[in-house]
Amino acid sequence: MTTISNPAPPTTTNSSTLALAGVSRWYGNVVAVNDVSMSLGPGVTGLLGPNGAGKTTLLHMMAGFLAPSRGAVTLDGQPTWRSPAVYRRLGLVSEREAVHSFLTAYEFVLATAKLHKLPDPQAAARRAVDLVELADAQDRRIGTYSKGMRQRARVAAALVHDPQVLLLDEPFNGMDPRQRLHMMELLHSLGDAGRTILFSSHILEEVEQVSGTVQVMVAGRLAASGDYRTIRRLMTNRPHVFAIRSTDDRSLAVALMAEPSVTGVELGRTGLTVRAGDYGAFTRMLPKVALARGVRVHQLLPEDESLESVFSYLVEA
Ligand SMILES: Nc1ncnc2c1ncn2[C@@H]1O[C@H](COP(=O)(O)OP(=O)(O)OP(=O)(O)O)[C@@H](O)[C@H]1O
Repeated sequence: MTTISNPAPPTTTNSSTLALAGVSRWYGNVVAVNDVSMSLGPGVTGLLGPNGAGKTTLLHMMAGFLAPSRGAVTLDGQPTWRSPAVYRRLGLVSEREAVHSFLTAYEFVLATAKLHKLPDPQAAARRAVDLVELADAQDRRIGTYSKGMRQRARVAAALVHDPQVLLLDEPFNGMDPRQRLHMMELLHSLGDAGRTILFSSHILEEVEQVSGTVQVMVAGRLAASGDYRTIRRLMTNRPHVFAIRSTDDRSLAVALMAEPSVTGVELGRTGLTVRAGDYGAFTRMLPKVALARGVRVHQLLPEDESLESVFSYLVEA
């Protein structure tokens, strides 16, 4: 497993840490989650993995809806399973959850506020509806909402008791690009406000756009954890592709071909494309080789830094 320390969390007076220690969950013979340990603090984290990787099972254990078969999930040291005090500090927006279409968003969120036995459920419902920017539509029936608005109504219900931790299972599913953007902004603002936000996705560009910090699950196991660009960089045995521009591409190409860390060089009209097996060795070597040849490097860009390439590498591995 690849672990990279996360960037410093935003300063907050009331932040929470969700911790998993050796958590497994099986259904009969199916091992859905296998010995996962991680720690989540304030800010937005993406939980990435293909269908069936165990993301939903993991989120349900985090939220206290499902008991781990082994290991422990804790929120600030308290187990989430069978712990009403923890449920009050945690919200879950699950993937497939129908909402009564005859209710207005306000009524729906208010009902959840009452379930939580909040002292002023009306004020809490108004605040949550406001937070997801549904105030203008709050008195319309949910049946008349777009998919994105319905999803925001569900997020409002999950936020009505002002939880420190919000877990969302595939929150962008079925949304159009505008709705997606709106939801991404909402998650960012919740994370910036010091909440611990974890959202699952099987789509790489979604996670890439919302969060630089990822937990990658493959076949029930945590395959990588931390900043995705750093994860990518640490995978030294996979070829890295760089686009290079210099004062003399031809001369640099000849010099690079003699280097053991370089596995391929292409000379194009706009510069060089270089393949290297070891990111660190290559980036340390390049300036020395260029200097020895009297060549100045104008540009060095890693070409395959997308989460897609990280993910396919992990799945293949
Ligand atoms: N109630 C259950 N009974 C038996 N097997 C289950 C149950 N729930 C999940 N599984 C199995 O556990 C594994 C992980 O499923 P899970 O739904 O957690 O993955 P996921 O990453 O959320 O996938 P998806 O995005 O498709 O929902 C899968 O093999 C699934 O078939």
